[in-house]
Amino acid sequence: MGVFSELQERGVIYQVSSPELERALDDEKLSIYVGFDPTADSLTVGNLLQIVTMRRLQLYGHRPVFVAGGATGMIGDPSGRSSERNLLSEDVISYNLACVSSQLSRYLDFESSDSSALLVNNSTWFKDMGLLEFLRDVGKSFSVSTMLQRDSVRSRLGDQQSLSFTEFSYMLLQAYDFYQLSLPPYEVRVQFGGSDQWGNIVAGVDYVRRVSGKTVFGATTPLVTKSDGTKFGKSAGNAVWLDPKKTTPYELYQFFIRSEDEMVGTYLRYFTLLSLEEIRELEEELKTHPERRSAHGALAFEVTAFVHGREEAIKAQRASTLLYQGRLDEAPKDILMLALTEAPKIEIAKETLAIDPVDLLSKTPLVSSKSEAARTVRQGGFYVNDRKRSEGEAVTDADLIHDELIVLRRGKKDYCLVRVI
Ligand SMILES: N[C@@H](Cc1ccc(O)cc1)C(=O)O
Repeated sequence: MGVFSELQERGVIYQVSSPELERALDDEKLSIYVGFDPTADSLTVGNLLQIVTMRRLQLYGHRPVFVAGGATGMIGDPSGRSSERNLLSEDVISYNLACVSSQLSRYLDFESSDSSALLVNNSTWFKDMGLLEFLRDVGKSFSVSTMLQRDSVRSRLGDQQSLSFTEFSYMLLQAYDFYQLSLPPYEVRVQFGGSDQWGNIVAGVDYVRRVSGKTVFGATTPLVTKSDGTKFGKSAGNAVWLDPKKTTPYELYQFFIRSEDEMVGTYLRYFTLLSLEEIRELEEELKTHPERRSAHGALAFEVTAFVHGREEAIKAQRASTLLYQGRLDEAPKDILMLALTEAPKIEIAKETLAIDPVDLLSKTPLVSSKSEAARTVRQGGFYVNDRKRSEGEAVTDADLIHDELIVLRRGKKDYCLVRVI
């Protein structure tokens, strides 16, 4: 199967600038670019589809070029945004740029000779360009009436939302990037982006044709959503980051393992390098043995391994499996701590032991009163180190695991970690 058909079967192609793109991708080895603006100090799972798609193209022998938007980040892309952005300070942008660039350089192969990835900052060509030169050489090729028809502009003007001249100009910068990248030494022929980038990408395709007569291509990927069409990539209202200091590998793993059943196949096709055949088998198993959660496990594992490496993925998988099976008492300490990342933690003094189960439970945020604690224990919903603990059976030194920890659980999955000091 050619790479284009594979991308189509995976559902990764939303729009293309020309049907010729298929032949070009199948018959030639091309340089292909995607750009990221340094709007934050880390990329998010929202950027993952672009990154994995680049990796896929690289595996077929194409050369990925990542553009870090040192210049475009100073302006702010209005695409897909309903209101004007606040400008970021230059210090923040250069800090973010360093973070994002170092992240990007981890996901692809930058070493193999032919299809080695490349990372370019678009300040390279903008930093010495003067305003008059820009307006004369670039601006002259753009028709305001065409620009006004782009979705990114129309939606803003239609909503009576303001759109500054600064953001209105963004499209020209991205189009000019495509032109610069089409020249040696890059010789880029294709730009990928999310569906909100369509206007900017087409502006670039048109601009390159106008200035140099060359045909370059653009393609967009669909918006990734949840099954109800709402935004994907938030966990408890927070962004899911690719930086392990902001979202740990375990949290990333948990985010994906909690994917909705209806979406798991789609996410496997989008975000993993598993073959379509393997994915079909996982989808089949999801139907026949949903309780095994194999498809979810594979998705979480593959994404975590892609972003953070296999070792982290294996640890996250072990922790998650032990948590799911209610067997944390058997886990090594680092895995136990990982599995309880999201659980509340309390400390009690060693002298408190032995302690009555109801007294211990009522010290935790798992219950809000002593009577609730008593009821929970009486009804058999209280577990110490994943074993049921009944009324009157005191918690003692003998319950310590790893010398200082006790794992409490209420019901099926509400944990609290106790450190005995
Ligand atoms: N405009 C893109 C980022 C980008 C920047 C420069 C480019 O040349 C291409 C893409 C975004 O906001 O996601």
